[in-house]
Order: sequence, then structure tokens, then C-alpha cells
Amino acid sequence: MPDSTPSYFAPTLYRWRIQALEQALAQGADPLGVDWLLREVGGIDRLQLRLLPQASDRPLALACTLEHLDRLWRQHLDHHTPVQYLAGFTHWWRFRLQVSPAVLIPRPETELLVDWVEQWAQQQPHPPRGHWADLGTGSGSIALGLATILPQAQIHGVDCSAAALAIAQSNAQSLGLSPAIQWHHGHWFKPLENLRGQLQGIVANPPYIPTATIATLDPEVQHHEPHLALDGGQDGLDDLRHLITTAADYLQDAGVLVLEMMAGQGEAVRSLLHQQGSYRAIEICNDLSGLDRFAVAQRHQT
Ligand SMILES: C[S@@+](CC[C@H](N)C(=O)[O-])C[C@H]1O[C@@H](n2cnc3c(N)ncnc32)[C@H](O)[C@@H]1O
Repeated sequence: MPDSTPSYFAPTLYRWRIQALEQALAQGADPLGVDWLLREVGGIDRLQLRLLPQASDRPLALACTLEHLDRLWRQHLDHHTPVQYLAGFTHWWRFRLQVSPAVLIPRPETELLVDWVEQWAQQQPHPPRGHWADLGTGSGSIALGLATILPQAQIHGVDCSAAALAIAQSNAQSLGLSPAIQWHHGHWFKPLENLRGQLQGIVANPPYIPTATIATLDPEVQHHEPHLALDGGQDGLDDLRHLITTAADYLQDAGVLVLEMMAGQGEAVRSLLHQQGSYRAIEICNDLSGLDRFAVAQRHQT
């Protein structure tokens, strides 16, 4: 915890930043964490950070002591602990979310799934009022996004990790979104059996990394993020296969399925969706870097 909220002269902060960046380079750590800590924990805004080298001997207020930032930075360097776990939060979509090692740190590309649903909702003749599921909710990020953009819908967040669900529930409470979301503990569709054929939408960012690839990931991910959130089996597609096969039984006619995947899995996911036989309007969508990162499909009308 921060000891106090003191002020520092800009050159002192600048020297600390340069020293921290040099340590990151020397130890092969991610240097972006330095500015993340200064901004998110220290409360220095982007402009102040940019002007740090030119700033005169004017004191700048920090939201914590420099010693506190330095302690966090050393933990990051020594153990590769993601700065978001050290700080206990991250920013994602329109939210500040609590995170812990029980949950995956939500990634910016996952925001695109929520944006896609928002655009879909805007094209509907009436505000959607149906049941929506976020399968593998983790920190609750997608469910919270759905509750925001579909205020008349009933949102269900499912995870097989009780520790993750506790974080998701706490995030819903902090954001005042608890009444819109029901949380379910269990394996994918199992807790939603009473909603068979009734879901208007299913959104999921399941584990999709091939097991052997996990050992090649950055140490921040490999040693700190839950493998339950990462490991998609031998080809990475175990959970996507299960979700694509089973979602058709749970979606209502014309219900939508929105799935995140790993770049490069687009063609495999497209053929799984085609082979299933229950979907139309199948699309593989790119992220802002042009990589195939999510798939959407609509359940055939019977
Ligand atoms: C890649 S993380 C996604 C977390 C969050 N939705 C996000 O986008 O940041 C996958 C999540 O699926 C959960 N999960 C893994 N296997 C599951 C299963 N069999 N049933 C339900 N949830 C599962 C994990 O606990 C993890 O929270």
C-alpha cells in the first residue's frame, strides 16, 4: 500500500524512470511496465510523462511514494509478475477492473467482441431483451460489457473457477452492474441447462493456446496467468470445438455466437462452424492489426 501521497521534482521522477527502463533492458523484462506503473499507480498522466524530460524543478504530486513504485517494479523484474497483478487492477474497455492471479488479465483485442455485439444491437429493431451468456467469464469483463450495452437483456457469466467468479462478482458490484448479471459456477453450458434453445447470444473467449506453445510464452504469462485460462489442448481448439458443437443447442433461432481465437486459427474455426451444420452468416473477423482473432455466426432458423 502507498505510504503517503508526496510530491517529487520532475528530474527525480525522470531519473527513476530512466534507471527502471535500463534495468528492464538489462534483465530482458517488458519496459512498458515502467510507464504503466507511473501512470496507473503513480497517477502521472500521459502528458506529464511525456514532458518529464523537459520539466523544470517543479514538484509533481504522486499518488504513492516513489519507494512504493520501486518495490512494485523490483517484484516485476525479479519475478516477472505482471504489473496489473501487482497493482490489483487493469483498464479494459470502459472499465477499471480488479484482477488477481485467479483471472486472465483482459486483453484489448477482446474489447472487439463487445464492440461487435454493440454494433449488432444497434441494427436490431428493438433493444435486445433475451438471455446472453459469457462463457469463461474470468474477471467478468465480457459479461460486464454485455450488461452495459444490452441494458434490457439478462446476462449470464459462467466459469469453472470459483476464485475467478469471486473477482467477477466484485467487479460487477463496483460498477453497479450486479442486478443485470447472474453468475454460474460450472463447466461451459452445464449450469445453463434450463436455458437450452433460449439464448439470444453467446460470447466466449475460451482457452485456445496449444499446450506445447504455453512453454514458449512470455514469463509474465507462462508463470503467472492461470493455465486454466490459456490451455486449449493439443491443437488449441478443444474448447472452441466443444463450444461450437454445443452452442447450437443453446441458441434460439437466429441467435448469435461470438468467439475469440488465436491468430492463425481462423480457417480451422470457420470449418468447425460449417461442419456443425447449424450456423449461417459465418464470418472470421480481424483485429486492428489485421490478424484473424474472432469468429461470428448466426444459428439457422428452423
Ligand atoms: C481466456 S480466459 C477469458 C477470461 C475473460 N472472459 C476475458 O476475456 O478476459 C478463459 C476463461 O475460461 C475459464 N474456463 C476454462 N475452462 C472452463 C470450463 N471447462 N468451463 C467454464 N469455464 C472455463 C477459465 O477459468 C478462464 O476464466
